[in-house]
Amino acid sequence: MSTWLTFFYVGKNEGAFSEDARRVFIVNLFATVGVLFTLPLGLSSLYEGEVVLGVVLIFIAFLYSMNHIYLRYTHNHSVSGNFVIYPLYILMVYLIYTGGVHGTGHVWVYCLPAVALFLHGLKRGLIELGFFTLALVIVMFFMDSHFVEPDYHPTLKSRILFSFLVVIFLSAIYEYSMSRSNQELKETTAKLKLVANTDALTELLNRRGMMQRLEGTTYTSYHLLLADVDFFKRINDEYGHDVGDYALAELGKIIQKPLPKGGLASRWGGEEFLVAVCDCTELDAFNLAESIRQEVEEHEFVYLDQKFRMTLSFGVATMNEFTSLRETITLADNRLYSAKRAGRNQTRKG
Ligand SMILES: Nc1nc2c(ncn2[C@@H]2O[C@H](COP(=O)(O)OP(=O)(O)OP(=O)(O)O)[C@@H](O)[C@H]2O)c(=O)[nH]1
Repeated sequence: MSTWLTFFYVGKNEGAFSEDARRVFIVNLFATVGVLFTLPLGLSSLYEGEVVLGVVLIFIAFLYSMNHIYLRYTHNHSVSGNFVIYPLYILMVYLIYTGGVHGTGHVWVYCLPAVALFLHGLKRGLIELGFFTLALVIVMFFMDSHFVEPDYHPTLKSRILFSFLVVIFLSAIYEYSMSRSNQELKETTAKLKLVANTDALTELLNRRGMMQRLEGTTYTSYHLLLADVDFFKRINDEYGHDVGDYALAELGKIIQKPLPKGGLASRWGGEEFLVAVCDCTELDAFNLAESIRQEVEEHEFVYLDQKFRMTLSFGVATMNEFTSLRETITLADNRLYSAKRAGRNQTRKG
């Protein structure tokens, strides 16, 4: 990442495409642009003898610089956003009232809607802009602001007000369409993640989903139950592939049903299922495998006019601080195949 990007992400670049990182980036960008404008304008105001305006602008530049430091240490973009927008509202009212440098203060007011709507969203942003517009009307029409000076044409005030309202309207439409498309993007991403991690036939986690969950778990100890359907090829050969598919989907439901809280079930491969349970002893895990095995053994599978039975073999292994995930899977696999060799329809543990 280039240096200037790192500066705006304030080190929060690990998830550069996350909403948080994007907000940190933009708040920091607003603050930096703020410094780049207020500091030179403040210095030039001081130079031209506009002491109060100069001090105000330099103070805001200082505030925005501090904001960058605050953001760098906390990454709290919402508090930081307030530090950007509220001084900006006050500065704008001040500029409208005093006229700023040579009476040009009002030209800066048009940057407010975009910043307010981005930082505080459509609803809160519009409410705040409503209050600001009210302040604008009071300052321009009911106070002795610089607009009383004869240099201004009387229509200027109403033109400023209407053009400001138009900018609010256009910025609100833009913000609305942006937030809609962001929302849709988030929903689509969530759906895609779900599809990528789910087995379409059984609706259990697929291998990738299971690995992600196991690798991301905070538990240091859990038990793996690896199950394989006995002689599944015969089901396909005898009743056809559709019946085989139905049987796998049914098995998924039977396996999922008795899982304790926090338990995970996945379709690990063709006719293999991997279950993970935690917060229990190895004996509990063994008993769970046995109860699923018996449930399957007693279950009659019915598909149209076909009726048949199936059995499962299980290998159970425990993952703890001495074994890695991969080693535990291999261990469960070895035990599963020793259950197969011993005659199938049984559970093996260590
Ligand atoms: N219908 C269906 N069959 C599948 C699916 N995935 C794998 N299979 C079948 O599962 C069968 C697995 O056969 P094998 O590995 O020989 O094992 P088995 O017949 O179950 O015998 P053992 O495991 O030794 O007890 C193969 O016939 C695969 O075609 C699937 O998604 N649907």
